[in-house]
Amino acid sequence: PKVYSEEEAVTFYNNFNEQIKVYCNRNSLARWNYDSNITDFNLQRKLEEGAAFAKFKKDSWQELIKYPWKYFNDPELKRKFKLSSVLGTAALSEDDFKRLDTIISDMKSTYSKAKICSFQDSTKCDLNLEPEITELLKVSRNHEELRHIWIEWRRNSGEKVKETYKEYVTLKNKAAKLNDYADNAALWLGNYETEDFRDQISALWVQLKPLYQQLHAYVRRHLRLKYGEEVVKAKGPIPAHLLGNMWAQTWGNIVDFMLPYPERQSTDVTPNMIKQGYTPLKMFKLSEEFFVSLNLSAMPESFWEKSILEKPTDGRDMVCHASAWDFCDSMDVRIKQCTVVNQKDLNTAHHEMGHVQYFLQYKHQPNIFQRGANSGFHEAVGDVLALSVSTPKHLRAIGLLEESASEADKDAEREATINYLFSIALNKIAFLPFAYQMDLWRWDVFEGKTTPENYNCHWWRLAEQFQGIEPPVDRSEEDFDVASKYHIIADVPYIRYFVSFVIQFQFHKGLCQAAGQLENNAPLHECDIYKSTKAGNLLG
Ligand SMILES: C=C(C[SeH])C(=O)N1CCC[C@H]1C(=O)O
Ligand SMILES: [Zn+2]
Repeated sequence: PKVYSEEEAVTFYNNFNEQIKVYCNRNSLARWNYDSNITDFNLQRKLEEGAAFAKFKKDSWQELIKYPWKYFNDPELKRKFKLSSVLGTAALSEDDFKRLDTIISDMKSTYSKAKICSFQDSTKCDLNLEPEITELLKVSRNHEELRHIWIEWRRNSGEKVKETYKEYVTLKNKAAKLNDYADNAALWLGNYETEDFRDQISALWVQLKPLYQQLHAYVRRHLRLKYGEEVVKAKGPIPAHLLGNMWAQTWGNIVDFMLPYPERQSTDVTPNMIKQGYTPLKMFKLSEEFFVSLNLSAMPESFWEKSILEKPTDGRDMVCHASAWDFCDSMDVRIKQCTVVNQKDLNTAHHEMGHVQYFLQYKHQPNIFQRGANSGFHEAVGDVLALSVSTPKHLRAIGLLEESASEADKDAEREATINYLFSIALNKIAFLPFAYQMDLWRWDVFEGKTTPENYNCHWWRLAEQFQGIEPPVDRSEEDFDVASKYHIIADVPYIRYFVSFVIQFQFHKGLCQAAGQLENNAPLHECDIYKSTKAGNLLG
């Protein structure tokens, strides 16, 4: 058979790269249209473009593997071929591919359309996860209302996709095997290109667990003080519905009744955001301005024209879960977020803008290199900026926090700082076990260690072992609680966030050093890299 030379490989690959950009653009547009407006027409268009994209990738792959890329001299050409030789789900037959795309679309549709009835008014049954249910979980301090919401959301989301999910697992593993991986867990872990990746994550958790346990104990005590000893036991797991979040993954929403120094200023700037007339658009403009202050890229005009920055009021069904989009043409980048004016969504806006900044910074790369160094990197960029934005110093600088009168008083300053660090811990430390167990469960499922009849039991065993939480009512295998979380039904891996929540502090420290903010033992928690072009240069 003909041996293809490295020169011919260059020509082949450049042509492939030009073509894949076109298919990728068409596919992204069809996916955007479906996620922004869930209709049968948009589903059919999405399936068609997805099938065309998969067919193109599979046909190109037949050609690509004829090149002896393992023996190429040029490392960049070799890596392009190596990464492109993993076909992913496009390796499936046309029928299987379409079936898998349909299954995931249907699960996303079920999740996005799910509604529950109000606890206060059982005739009001139009509460969506975003914004109504999320807001209720943030503000309600009625543990029976919280239990109602917790149960009803799971009954209308996870439970409905139990059968479909089994077929999803089968098809994902079938695709993985067609790519010479043992199962989809191995394929997903390939993203980190690190042999002992799972051991490294396990070692990180062992390191961080003691801090989590201290936070867990403190929070449990204050929940017991708030809700009483009938509702919250002095020892053991925390009831999952009391932590201010549907999945107990971040606990920042319950900080108000457990601040270490309650008489000190809290750094929840939501009231000031509302008082100052913040809009979703202003939140994203604020984030853009931070990136620009680092000498990084501003958003293209089309970003502001084409993004969806708040939930449309035309009653359409759409995927509200925040996301950032790259349309593969080195121009069109967007965010879709059903933004509410509050501090949590201001952080999420920075998170999503971090994805878009990454898109803009690598837009000149070949398509195959337009991805994070690993997926954790992509998730970390925006959060790094949010760490600076969240500091009392920065919030005061942008007028979202009043100058604290007690500035002069050293003790008051120290106590306010403890409050700030505690609120960061509620969002960043509390999150770690949840992020870990999300893919521990899926790795076990894809590897066949957990079978469908044990799906829910295994999830709750992990939730008790890692998060140290328990359901407010008994659960059975009729329930399917893990699928009440977007990423499970939307086919999005999750260990990326565990990686991100660790490396974002390492990035923050490095950028703070570059910004000269750590001189004379200045504490990391007061660092704000705003306007530091040195930090921006490092980040870019
Ligand atoms: C904001 C996004 C889109 Se990439 C997200 O899914 N995040 C951001 C942090 C954790 C995770 C979640 O919401 O579960
Ligand atoms: Zn993200």
